[in-house]
Amino acid sequence: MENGAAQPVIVAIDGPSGTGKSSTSKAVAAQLGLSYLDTGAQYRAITWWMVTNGIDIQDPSAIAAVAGKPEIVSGTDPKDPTITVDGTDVAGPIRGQDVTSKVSAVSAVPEVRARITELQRSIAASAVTGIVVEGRDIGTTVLPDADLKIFLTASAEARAARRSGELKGADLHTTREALVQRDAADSSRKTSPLAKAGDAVEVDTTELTLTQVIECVVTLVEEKRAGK
Ligand SMILES: Nc1ncnc2c1ncn2[C@@H]1O[C@H](COP(=O)(O)OP(=O)(O)OP(=O)(O)O)[C@@H](O)[C@H]1O
Ligand SMILES: Nc1ccn([C@H]2C[C@H](O)[C@@H](COP(=O)(O)O)O2)c(=O)n1
Repeated sequence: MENGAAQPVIVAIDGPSGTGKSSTSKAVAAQLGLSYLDTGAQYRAITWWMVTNGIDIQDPSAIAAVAGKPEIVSGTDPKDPTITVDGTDVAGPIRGQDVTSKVSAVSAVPEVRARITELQRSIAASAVTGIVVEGRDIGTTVLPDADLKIFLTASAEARAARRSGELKGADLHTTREALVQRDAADSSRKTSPLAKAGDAVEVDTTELTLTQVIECVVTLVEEKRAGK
């Protein structure tokens, strides 16, 4: 740019559940002065609204009919990401077991994806310094022209151990099965499944600490910005 101001940088971070997308994305965005968007929280928020309003989760046409109703607002400060539905703070309730077990069904409905994808693109377009957007289909569908695409992976065992620690001693086997099942549902849906973009950099985090993953992604962003 003529005045020397840096161009906004768009970073897409995708991957299965528990691979470290949220922790990594927040830290990278905070370190680099970028905005942050948790797209899983948006799908959880619309799922919470469906459940709260008694919509039959087994009926895609019932979900599709009301997909445009809730107003979902995401705060993009990586140090304090927020999520509201029709003005209600849902950051707590969307992490509960009920929403977690239903979010794959709701997020598979094309009308839901169209609505949320449009919202994600408008948030990314308005990020002044740039944004780290994490999810399942960011590099493939939402932001196919992102400057940098990362696909995080980790073994199911490592991911279950991380989640069990979070859930204060939850049974490892049950946690692993739930993760694997959700990944299978997210990978096999027809519209925008969980997938690695052809031009994404894959980072296997199984044997890496969170600090190492953050350093790796920060380096990749800096290299991109330097035009390497
Ligand atoms: N490399 C790592 N080593 C150890 N623990 C990690 C690592 N990366 C993340 N974690 C921990 O694993 C848990 C899951 O991480 P995080 O929520 O960032 O994953 P995620 O990919 O966003 O998951 P989901 O898609 O289910 O929201 C957190 O408790 C986090 O602190
Ligand atoms: N871009 C995205 C992000 C999330 N989802 C769906 C599928 C996930 O199971 C669910 C919750 O995501 P999480 O909070 O665990 O990251 O939301 C999706 O379909 N596309």
